[in-house]
Amino acid sequence: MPLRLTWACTFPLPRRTRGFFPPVKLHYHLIAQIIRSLRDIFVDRRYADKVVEFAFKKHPKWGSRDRRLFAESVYEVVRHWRWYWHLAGLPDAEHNQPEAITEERLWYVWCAYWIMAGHELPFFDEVVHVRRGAIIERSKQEVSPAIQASVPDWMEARLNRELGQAWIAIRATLNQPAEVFIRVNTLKTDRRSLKTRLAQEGFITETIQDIPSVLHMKQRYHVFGMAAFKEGLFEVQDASSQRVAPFLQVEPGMKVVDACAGAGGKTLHLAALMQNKGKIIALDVHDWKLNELRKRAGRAGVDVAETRLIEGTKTLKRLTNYADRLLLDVPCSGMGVLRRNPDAKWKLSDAEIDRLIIEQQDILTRYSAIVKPGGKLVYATCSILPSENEQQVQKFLAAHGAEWTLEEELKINPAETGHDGFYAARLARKPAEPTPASAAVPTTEPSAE
Ligand SMILES: C[S@@+](CC[C@H](N)C(=O)[O-])C[C@H]1O[C@@H](n2cnc3c(N)ncnc32)[C@H](O)[C@@H]1O
Repeated sequence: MPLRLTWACTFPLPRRTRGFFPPVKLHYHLIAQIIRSLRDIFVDRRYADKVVEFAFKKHPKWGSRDRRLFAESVYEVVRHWRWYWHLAGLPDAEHNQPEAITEERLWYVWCAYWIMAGHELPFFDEVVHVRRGAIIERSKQEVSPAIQASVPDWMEARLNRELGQAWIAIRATLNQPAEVFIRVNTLKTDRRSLKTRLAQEGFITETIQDIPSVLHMKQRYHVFGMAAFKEGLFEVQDASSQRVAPFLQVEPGMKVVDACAGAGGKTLHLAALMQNKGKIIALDVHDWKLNELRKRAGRAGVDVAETRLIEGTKTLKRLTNYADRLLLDVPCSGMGVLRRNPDAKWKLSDAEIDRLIIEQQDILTRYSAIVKPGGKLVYATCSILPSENEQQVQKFLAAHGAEWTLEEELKINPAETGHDGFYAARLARKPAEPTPASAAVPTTEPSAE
């Protein structure tokens, strides 16, 4: 029977912000939940954000410090998993083999994290064999950059090949905890009013100069619990991501298709930029994501977005030559958002990225027909890999350069901005020749039938 003791110690804060923090009690059940959640992520291969959300729902009585301790511990261990596995004295070759990730080993990995965060180990049965000195000793030994920076070998090789020296700084940035940014919903408020309202409620935010829709949350608040969120005054969205919708150059009254809309982060932003005038058709291959989009649109007061599930080629064919603007926020490796989703490091593979590259080119090629002559599209990813970004655009232009031209590219380097890594390219379709063929361009609304 494991001892269930409560242990007073200080709270682990991210390296950059560590400083004075009042001691909190470390409950056995909280650490046991961290271990169970790590098992869910590494053995059952579940998404870290879903696992954390599930634990919060399971423990509604946790206060904000418990929630913070829990979430930070899970994310820090996931982020530096290979490193802590190594410090725990476990065989590196097994760090990502679900069958080798036993509960006993998960406790050891957590201990490595806890000790490296500057704490004493608690008196729990599971950790009595752990030797603090051995962990500290291992942390001083030289290991490969991939182990030290906690990335898989295949990823280290691919990123070195694709980015060269730039990868070193990006890798370090992507190992930092993500900060929280919100997008002001200009359909309901403006940045100054929201900033003032949040300050009155005790939430401190900062503006960012060149992105007019952003507020930076200065601390980790439970944003989804805020009244202003429930009233639809803002959405949580990284600063880089907020640069994509304006890049499409939409205007009120336009016909816009957001073809990989997901849960609609960018659809809602497009609607705000269009002042809720015109039409946005939001497509996706997953109905549950579109359901979420509809809920969010309701909260945000967005009336111009219509969702359509892509069930086959017909959905796309009906939209041929329809849109003034098309957003292709394609499925990607997510290599630019590892700060937010560090578990992706342990779930991705080289083969999966190669598969995504084929899918992205297919989407770009087939869906570009949705844009009417004279219209524009934006191809976007939250990746930093040239093979998913500029090389895709160049490949498309090599085949379709007679009809399309590249207007502008946006490359957001996380190491330079401190925000997520993003890529976007805006392409313009040649205007129609004044021939009878142009009469084929539909001027009426395409049916959803
Ligand atoms: C990067 S996510 C989109 C995120 C979304 N635009 C946002 O801002 O919240 C890519 C989306 O593409 C969708 N998807 C995958 N394959 C697709 C396809 N063949 N056609 C359209 N959407 C697809 C995925 O379901 C996913 O929701």
